[in-house]
Amino acid sequence: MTRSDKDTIHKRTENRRLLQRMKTGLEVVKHTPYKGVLLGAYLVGAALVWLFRAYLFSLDSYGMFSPVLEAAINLLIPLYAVGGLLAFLAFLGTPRGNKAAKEGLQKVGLVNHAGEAPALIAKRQDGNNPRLTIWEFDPCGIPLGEWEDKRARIETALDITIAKMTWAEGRKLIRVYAVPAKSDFPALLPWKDKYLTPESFVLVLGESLTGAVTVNLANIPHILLGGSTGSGKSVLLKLLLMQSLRKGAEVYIADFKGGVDFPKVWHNKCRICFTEEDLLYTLGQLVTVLEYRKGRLAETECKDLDTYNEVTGENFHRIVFACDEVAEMLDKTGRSKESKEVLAQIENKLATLSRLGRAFGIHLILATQRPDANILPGQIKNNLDFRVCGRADNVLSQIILDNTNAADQIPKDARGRFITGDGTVFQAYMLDEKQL
Ligand SMILES: Nc1ncnc2c1ncn2[C@@H]1O[C@H](COP(=O)(O)OP(=O)(O)OP(=O)(O)O)[C@@H](O)[C@H]1O
Repeated sequence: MTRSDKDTIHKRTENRRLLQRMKTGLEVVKHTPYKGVLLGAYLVGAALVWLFRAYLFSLDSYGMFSPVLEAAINLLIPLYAVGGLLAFLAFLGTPRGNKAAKEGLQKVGLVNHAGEAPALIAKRQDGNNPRLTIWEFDPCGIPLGEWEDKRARIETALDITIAKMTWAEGRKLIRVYAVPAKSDFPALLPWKDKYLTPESFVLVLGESLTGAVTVNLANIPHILLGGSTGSGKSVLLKLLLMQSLRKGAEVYIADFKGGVDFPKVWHNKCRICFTEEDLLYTLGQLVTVLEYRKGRLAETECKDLDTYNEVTGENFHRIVFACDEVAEMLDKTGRSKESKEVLAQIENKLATLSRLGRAFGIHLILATQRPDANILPGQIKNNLDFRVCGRADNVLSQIILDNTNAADQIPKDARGRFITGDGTVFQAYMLDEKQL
């Protein structure tokens, strides 16, 4: 069975379940124990009435009722049993807190033009991640964007912390994945080697409420990290570089602070550029490597580095270039004419690598804390597809994630807490450099 067959079957089953839920008001959820007790009591009661029906109708032994009335009374018990059972099933199917959820959402202003709040259709534990509860809503015409805008208010109304919100069932439902408001991220998640992924070239960043946050550089080649000072950018950058080294990549680093940011332990494993001239030379070499690989891939008709290595049996390593303060590095303010010329060339080479690096296994991981919109040229920034932002003001949040409010989700005192471009908040693993 192909994957698409499985997807189709899964979709059909989901559609059937949804249809059934909508028709009967039933919910495919774990029933709470008190509902089970009530159902049991009802069934026992109904069975007793049925067993003793002869006694109950002995009243008619004196022929007091007409045959029609007697038949009607005889029918009454099975009707009562079936009707009651249906009512019970409908009752079981209504998620607990349905009314409270609706009222809560109404109070925080998540309503459509008619003033209606979304209706909670189902609430269940996430099969893939038992920490999460999935709340399924009929959105009542309220678009997902509005839910995102009112995320904090929805959290207050439902007393939850939201991990993510998505459309489901072809935009018929909105699914809210959440944990109880009391639970939160751990303040510290020490890195362990067992977190290293076996897949080339998937790097792990940390843990969100829905699971590990990863990036596959084979698909999304470059990363932009942002965050104000002390937010944890450098630690996260080093975490990614450490994994790149472990996976056999060549790592190049620009560090103009004379090795303050990258102590000795890194010098043995990476090529560090301490000056602008050195950096320009190194980037020039990387562009030459890129051109060479381009020629080899064209000759062998391979679409990317992995295919080339597989087909030829060669082992072109992935190359990662990193800079912890790229905006500072490229800032031309107050520079001499010659220095500006060197920076322009550096910028130019970075732009080439960012544009063409993916297919040839050359990746950029750039970090910045500066909220200056124009420092990072658009032709570089636009190619840095995987964006991550830590604690930041609205300006930096806008620069990194193109969303002024995204970084508001990071508490001001959080360290190593980040949000990705798709709105996933995560706690980054804390790397101890001794683990390098
Ligand atoms: N993942 C993490 N988990 C917990 N604490 C962290 C994490 N990352 C960083 N920290 C804490 O935050 C401090 C600052 O981290 P880091 O130096 O990476 O910040 P930064 O954003 O690079 O700041 P700056 O730009 O000023 O160097 C670290 O010394 C550490 O105590």
